Amino acid sequence: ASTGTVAATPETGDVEYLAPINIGGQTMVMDFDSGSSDLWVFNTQLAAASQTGHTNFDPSKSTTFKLMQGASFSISYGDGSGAAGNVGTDTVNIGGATVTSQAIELATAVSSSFVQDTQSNGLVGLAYSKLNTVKPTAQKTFFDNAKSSLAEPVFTADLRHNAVGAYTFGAIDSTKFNGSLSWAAVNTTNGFWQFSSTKFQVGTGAAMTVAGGQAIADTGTTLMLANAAVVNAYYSQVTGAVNNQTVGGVTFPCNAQLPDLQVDVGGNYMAVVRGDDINFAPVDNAGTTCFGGLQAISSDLQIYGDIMFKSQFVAFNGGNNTIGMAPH
Ligand SMILES: Cc1ccc(-c2noc([C@H]3C[C@@H](O)CN3)n2)cc1F
Repeated sequence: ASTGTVAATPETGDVEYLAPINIGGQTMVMDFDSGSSDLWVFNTQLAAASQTGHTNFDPSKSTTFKLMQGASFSISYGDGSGAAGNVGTDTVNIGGATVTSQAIELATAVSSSFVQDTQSNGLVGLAYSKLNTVKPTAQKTFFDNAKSSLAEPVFTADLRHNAVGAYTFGAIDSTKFNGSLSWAAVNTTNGFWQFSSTKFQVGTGAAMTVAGGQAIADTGTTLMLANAAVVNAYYSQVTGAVNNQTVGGVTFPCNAQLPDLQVDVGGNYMAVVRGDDINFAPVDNAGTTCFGGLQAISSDLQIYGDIMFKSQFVAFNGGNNTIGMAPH
């Protein structure tokens, strides 16, 4: 039974968290995404202009790579970016946890935002395999393939503000969080790490309820996207907060005092998201106006991204479909 741990390094401004994987002997620094289920890479099939600045997987240099005849993929992400191409299999090793025949999706086209993001050379999807986009036959995620050989059928995300954290497969390192994990049931219907989240509290204020609230834990989303009523209640407590259509969300003075936000996870645990982490980044050169890490989403499904992960250590249990959290 194996385990694997890799460093999770934030891009500047905590925009995304990158970690190295080994594919057929080649190291690729990747964006780990618990909100999607495709493992795709920049590679030598891409147009030269798209390859520029990236590490490009070269299937011809891997003695274990096999093309998957007739298979293709096409994926689009929440922000409208995407990638498409063909598929093969190869050995993937992430920090010591190894899968010998992992579907590797080789992009032949990627959207401009991926080309510009030269720190990332692809994505490792860690949601449920039902979301995998390979046709004609959906492929399993690395975690799904690795699960049975891991010491425990879990992976964890220990993401930090402007500091190196870790992704671990097969073990839960209890030195990385305070107290004990609180576990919640995962609703796997949509293929996400989805749980009930209906109760909220802004600072020491009154508790509020969003009937039927659900949320997903999504390491690939930078911010925290919650119900508009919650977001409005939160920023009503922040002097100078305005909904700034020009920049596309709520901004506030960078020296604002930001309250903590508590959100419930599965009905029994109130996860505290630190107010400091809700100050995401300045929008002006003078650094006087800052963009909120908490923003509204109109869909019923809230997306708890990296802003939450910076306050909460998260364990994803694929054995019993539960999600565990504890402050760190
Ligand atoms: C340039 C770029 C664009 C998007 C993403 C991206 N990765 O994960 C996600 C979220 C949204 C949902 O689709 C699944 N998880 N978004 C990464 C990028 F590097």
